[in-house]
Amino acid sequence: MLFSFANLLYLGAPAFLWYSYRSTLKKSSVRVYGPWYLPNFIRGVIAMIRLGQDEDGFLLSARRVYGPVVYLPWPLDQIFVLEGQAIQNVYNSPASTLSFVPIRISMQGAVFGSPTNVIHHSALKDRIFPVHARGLTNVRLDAPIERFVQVVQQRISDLGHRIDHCDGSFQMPLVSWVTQTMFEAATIALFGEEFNARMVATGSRDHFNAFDNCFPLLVSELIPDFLFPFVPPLRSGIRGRDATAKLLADWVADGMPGLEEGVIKDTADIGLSAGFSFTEIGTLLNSDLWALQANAPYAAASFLLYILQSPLLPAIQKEIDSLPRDGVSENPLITMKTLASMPLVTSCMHETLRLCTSSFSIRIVEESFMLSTPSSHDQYPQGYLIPGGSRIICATRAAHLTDPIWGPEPAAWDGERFLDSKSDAETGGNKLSREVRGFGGGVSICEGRHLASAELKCLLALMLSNFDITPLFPTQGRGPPLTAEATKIDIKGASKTGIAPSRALGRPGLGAFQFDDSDVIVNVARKATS
Ligand code: HEM
Repeated sequence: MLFSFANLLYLGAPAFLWYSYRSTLKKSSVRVYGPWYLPNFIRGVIAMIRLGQDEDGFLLSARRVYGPVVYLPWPLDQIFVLEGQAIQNVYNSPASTLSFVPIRISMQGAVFGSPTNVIHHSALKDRIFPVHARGLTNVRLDAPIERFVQVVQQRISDLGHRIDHCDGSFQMPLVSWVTQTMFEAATIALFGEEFNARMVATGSRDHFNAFDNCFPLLVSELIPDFLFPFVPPLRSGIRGRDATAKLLADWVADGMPGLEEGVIKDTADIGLSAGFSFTEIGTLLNSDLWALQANAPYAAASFLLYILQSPLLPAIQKEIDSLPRDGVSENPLITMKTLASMPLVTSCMHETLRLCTSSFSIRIVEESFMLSTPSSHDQYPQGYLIPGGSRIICATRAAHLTDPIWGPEPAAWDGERFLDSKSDAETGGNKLSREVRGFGGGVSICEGRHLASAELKCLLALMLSNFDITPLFPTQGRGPPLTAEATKIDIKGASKTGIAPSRALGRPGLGAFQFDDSDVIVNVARKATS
């Protein structure tokens, strides 16, 4: 025999190595954003500006031009993952490959102002984080939801009286009413009546808003601390943050009056037992307050507006009417259990989260790995070698709008999309809902997702049980002059285009869309009894 097996190995090995090298090169070719003839840092600056100015335009064009994965050079210096299955693969990766805890810890310091001794204390990672995650699971939410329901019922009763004083119907800005009601009800749900009363008395909602407005700048970590006093939004934002943290610190020092139990008390108690000062605990609780209030009130307003303008409204009303009554007020009985029994409402909520959120889940790449992108179009590789030391961002918004599973009209709101009966047997509504990642995913998934979902459904059920609400027209906010385009929403089966407040710009990847003070005026009347 001319060629022995060993000869074959000798000749085959270099060919194999060359082939592997070529294919690795091909697979690792995460393309760099921007025109090839520009230096990387200019491409990075262009990406950063586009992302800040027009998040959707940027993400959709990046997905179209570069495929499922693209590298945005310094100053962002991040690899963006833009497709659902690849994002899920990131979420499924072990912490030894992709880590998140160091990011959470550093954000607690850089964004919420917790001092070094707190963020490096083992109590934060080993006790507070786990207690936090447990404290917001479904089984721990009965008491907070009961408090939430009481506040919403009170606000609904106040609104009913105003309607009665106005001859049976009344016009009001819906977003402002919803966000105000949600803010108050959720603060009382987690922090109790007394802390909410202190917030109201000190005008702390304004402090919260100032902090929330500077949040995108703070979280980007692009501006060094010593420049904060010279950048107006950062200056007032930090002042607002510190004022809220002080209010929290004083309340903890007074023994947390009005709060008997729950995740906030547990967090503060661990802080006290670890020897943190009241001020330090105030910085920790401020991150809870921010997470509680920065998303859910706005998502609730979008949720309500989509449903009010959808042809599904009568079916949704029927689902709500079939909830057991609470016996006292004739309102539906709202508990974690009854809220779980509304499949159409749940489907509408997933659809609202698909269209009205953008989340950036961040990971540090601890060691190089192959990110598989199996559902990628033929023109792109089926996997990318992601180098150790880099940072990955899962941009869920791009996947929510471009993945083929959403069909030919991905931007249209279809409230029935996640009903099992409506989806094909293979996907099933529930399975499809896992493709909605408005709460992020994997180790960094939103811990408040069960609470947030319950809040949204609760507000909807109580509003629709008491009022007939008709959206009339959008109003101008702080942003550029309102265009018809900015306030249009596409709703499946609706006879006309829906209206919505215009989305606030400059909050990429921060969760639920906010509205730049723009609103929608609605007519509210007491529910006609049949
Ligand atoms: C519709 C409302 C909400 C939306 C859209 C939302 C969205 C998000 C997103 C996108 C993240 C980051 C996920 C990631 O990095 O993968 C997050 C984290 C978090 N959210 Fe929410 N959220 C909502 C409501 C709430 C509420 C009511 C709470 C209650 C306190 C809450 C508590 C948290 C916490 C504690 C984290 C940090 C988890 C971590 O860092 O590991 N969220 N949320």
